[in-house]
Amino acid sequence: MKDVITLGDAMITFNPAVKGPMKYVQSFHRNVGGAELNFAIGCARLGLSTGWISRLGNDEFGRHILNFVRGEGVDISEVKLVDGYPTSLNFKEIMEDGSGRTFYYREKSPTETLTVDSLNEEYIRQAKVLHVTGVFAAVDQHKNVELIKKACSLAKKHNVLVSLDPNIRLKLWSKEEARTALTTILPDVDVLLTGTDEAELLFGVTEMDDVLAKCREFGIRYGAIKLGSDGAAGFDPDQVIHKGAVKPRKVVDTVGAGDGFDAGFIYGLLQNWDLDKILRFANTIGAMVVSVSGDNEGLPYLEDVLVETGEKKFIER
Ligand SMILES: Nc1ncnc2c1ncn2[C@@H]1O[C@H](COP(=O)(O)OP(=O)(O)O)[C@@H](O)[C@H]1O
Ligand SMILES: O=C(O)C(=O)C[C@H](O)[C@H](O)COP(=O)(O)O
Repeated sequence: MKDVITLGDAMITFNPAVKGPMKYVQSFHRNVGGAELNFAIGCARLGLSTGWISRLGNDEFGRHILNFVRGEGVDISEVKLVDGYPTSLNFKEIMEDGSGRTFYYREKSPTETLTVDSLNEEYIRQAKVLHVTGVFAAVDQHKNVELIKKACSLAKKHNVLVSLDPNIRLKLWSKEEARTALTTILPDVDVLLTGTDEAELLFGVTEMDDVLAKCREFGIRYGAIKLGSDGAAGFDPDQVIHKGAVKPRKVVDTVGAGDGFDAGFIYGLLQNWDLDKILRFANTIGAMVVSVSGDNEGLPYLEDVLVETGEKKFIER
């Protein structure tokens, strides 16, 4: 039995050794990234039993990612290394203020070999939450959208909660393509974890009350709008709450904060915490992630979050 499962593409992420425009960066550190994978690692570090469905290239980078993910304690029984498809790459640019851009090399993704028929219904049935994102949908907007829809329909059939982070990457598809595809997934979604721009793109509205009304139309019961340094606004069937951000030690690299927030939100939901506590926990994780360089390196262990929120004493090791 898994608490959480997710499906998506992973990449070798090349983090620049120095800040500034990428065309002047001469060396990079080889790390691992990918929105769904970051989320899975975030959940595993919090102590959730987590599984990841994917395909990687049968190459050195694919083996490295597989070993890394296994080392993080994520179940990889639904991950295969496939011949003829290179493992995807992502080069990052990080500016002095911590903001950044990504440059993808993910055409012919190994996940092209992941088909509707390869989905393991039993694997989905035994989970509590299926988390999907718009990144995987965009990687192959025809096949993967069908795949996500199938995974969501299996989840619904077995009362598995479906969570969606639209994670809209306009380098991978247009606004119109993203809206059309993700709108077909929304009716199966129970939890929506989105940014303001993404909510506007999906629903054509930005005010929290309007977003909420749209979510209710789609039967979405829980969710949050992530507001960067302003924290997040969350909702459940009874209420809407805005919770201010937690002050990060330093903003070093903002990539991955949303995935970390998502992991924290889902963790809190699975503990049956009230919305206020869930948002505080998820905001704390987001603030911890932005203070570390790398997409998932800053994702905290449960104990680290509890020290940060003051619920646990720091023990020097
Ligand atoms: N500069 C920041 N200061 C404090 N918290 C932050 C900051 N940036 C992000 N966060 C936290 O991380 C969450 C996700 O970040 P955000 O940038 O909104 O999402 P995304 O990475 O999906 O664009 C925010 O809701 C907030 O809790
Ligand atoms: O998978 C992709 O396409 C990526 O861009 C990898 C990034 O690590 C995450 O997508 C970060 O996403 P945020 O948490 O929203 O900053």
